[in-house]
Amino acid sequence: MTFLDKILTEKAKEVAKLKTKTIEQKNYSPVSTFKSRVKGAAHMNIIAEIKRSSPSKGAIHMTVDPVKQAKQYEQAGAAAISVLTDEPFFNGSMDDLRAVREAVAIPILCKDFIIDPVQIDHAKAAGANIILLIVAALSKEQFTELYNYATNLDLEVLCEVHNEEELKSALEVDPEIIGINNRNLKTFEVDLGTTDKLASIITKQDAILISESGMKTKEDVIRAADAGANVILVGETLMRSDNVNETFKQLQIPLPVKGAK
Ligand SMILES: O=C(O)c1ccccc1NCC(=O)[C@H](O)[C@H](O)COP(=O)(O)O
Repeated sequence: MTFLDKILTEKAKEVAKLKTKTIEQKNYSPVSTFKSRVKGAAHMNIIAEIKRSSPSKGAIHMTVDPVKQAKQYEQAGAAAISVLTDEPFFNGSMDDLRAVREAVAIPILCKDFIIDPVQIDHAKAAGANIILLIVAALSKEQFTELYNYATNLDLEVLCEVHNEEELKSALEVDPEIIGINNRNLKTFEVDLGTTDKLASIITKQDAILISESGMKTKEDVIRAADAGANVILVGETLMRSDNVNETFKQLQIPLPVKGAK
């Protein structure tokens, strides 16, 4: 059984439980959209992640206070905060997302393996502004249904791909936000060349292009920017950083001006 099979089995159980729960929708203050925050920015935009542990690395920062960490990210200039809400594999929770929502005024990405609209309802109720759809985890029909469901709720959608085939499927919904994940879902190996390769295929001029996973150094970010990414999604490097502000300064490289030679 692959990792993806395992996680999808868990998610199916989770969905069944969520369907029995009442959703409490709180009214949160509106925040600016992720799209408006990143478009035209002069420097690399960062989605900063709250990540206690991961299947590939084990424990990263188990004792993190998500609220404190999120406030540091906001203060350092994050474009958005990604909260891993999966419990069995990442030790996250929807309570983390709720707590972060109360603490910051920037968009929040619910980072989970979404397979059913009920998860989107819960993410929205917890205060998420952006949801993740992983093309590899969904059939074409599911992907389109969930994409439409989320956008109809005024949520932004990060469409995540790992290879050319997934990218072609994602492009069928004309997505505004495309995430290229450099981490192979089967082997967990990180190859920054994935962004180089897939970004070169995307011709949509106004797409927000995110390079996800494995961003550690300024050189990694320069490489992603050269490939065409205007956003990076960073977890482990920020979670292990002793000085979040300093790490942001290193990663927020100036972005090339569009159209300039
Ligand atoms: O991080 C993992 O081990 C992982 C394994 C399998 C599926 C997803 C996984 N991570 C989710 C992510 O996409 C990353 O948390 C995110 O891109 C940040 O990555 P990093 O900066 O390398 O922590």
